[in-house]
Amino acid sequence: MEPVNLREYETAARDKLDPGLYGYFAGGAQDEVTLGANEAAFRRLMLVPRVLTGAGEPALDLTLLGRQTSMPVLVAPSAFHRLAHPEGELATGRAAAQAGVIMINAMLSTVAMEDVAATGATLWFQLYLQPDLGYTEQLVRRAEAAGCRALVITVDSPALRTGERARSALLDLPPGLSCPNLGGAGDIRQVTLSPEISWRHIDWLRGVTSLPIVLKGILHQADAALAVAHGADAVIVSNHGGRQLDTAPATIDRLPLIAEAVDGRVPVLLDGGVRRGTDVVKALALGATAVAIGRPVVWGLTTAGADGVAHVLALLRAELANALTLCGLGSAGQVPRDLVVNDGPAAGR
Ligand SMILES: Cc1cc2nc3c(=O)[nH]c(=O)nc-3n(C[C@H](O)[C@H](O)[C@H](O)COP(=O)(O)O)c2cc1C
Ligand SMILES: CCCCC(=O)C(=O)O
Repeated sequence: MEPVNLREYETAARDKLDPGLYGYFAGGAQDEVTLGANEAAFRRLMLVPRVLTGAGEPALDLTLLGRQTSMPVLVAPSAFHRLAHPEGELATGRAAAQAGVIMINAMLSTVAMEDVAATGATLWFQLYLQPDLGYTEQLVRRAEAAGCRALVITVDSPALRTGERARSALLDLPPGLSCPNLGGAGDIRQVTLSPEISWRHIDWLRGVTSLPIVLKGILHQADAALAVAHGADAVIVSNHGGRQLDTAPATIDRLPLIAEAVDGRVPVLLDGGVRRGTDVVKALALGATAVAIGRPVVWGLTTAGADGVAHVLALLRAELANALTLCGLGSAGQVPRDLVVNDGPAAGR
């Protein structure tokens, strides 16, 4: 039977995937404290609806970094889509194009960014800044030439999580799969996650490209302010889906402080644990301009390729529209802060 919500897509994908592969996609770092916290924190927040507002059908579309998107939900960057489905990122791109949402294409995409761009989806390109600046600049030029509309710099990865027995341990790609965005053989070992990367590199990047720069992986309000000071055009509040520093806090819990520090100067995005339309509404109320979803896209892709991803996006869209209406709201762009109270069953009262 066709899944009717994002959680059912995870179940369908789990039934279909080799367990090791499912573990890689689903897993988090170490004890998975952060992984669990992302979803738990949304569950703790409750929505207080307003009544008799006569709001009408809610408007969901918005403009983000100069591009139209049909709803405040983006496809978060995730690696290796061809491990989930033979068409990989091509299928994801087709679904994003169909849904009219922005897809953040991963540096570790198993389809070249030019081919993903050819699906017609609005693409942002995610990259890990490489200590070899010449190489990094080449990649930036390639993203510009491919028509990517923004660069998403992942800043939560000065090293990879430790392998241990964590489910999320990085996989070697099977023969026939590679990461063509890397150039050369497209081997994941070509990527360096370096603790030397600093704000100086962001300044350097600001000087070499006119594309909007988005910093992904911000959790501290002081870093959000630094991001704006260093010329970032948006930030993404993210803990990498609980896959990097375990015991990093839930993203939705960090959002209010970060939104306050940014003070409307640039859009604040959030990812981690968004599984329901009500989660999107909570993020919007607490200061996000939009959210991104990671694993649910992979589950849709695994289950039914482009149709599965398109259905995941359509389900979330319908849930978001319904949640806004039930809250008495007529626009995703105007969600008041007092809609959310921290009163949930897990609040310990
Ligand atoms: C399998 C997988 C691979 C990922 N690969 C990347 C990546 O290559 N670059 C990156 O910046 N984030 C990566 N992420 C993190 C996502 O962009 C995003 O932050 C996270 O998945 C959001 O949480 P969610 O899965 O709960 O929606 C990955 C996440 C998963 C689950
Ligand atoms: C080098 C990073 C690997 C992809 C990734 O970000 C993840 O698995 O979470």
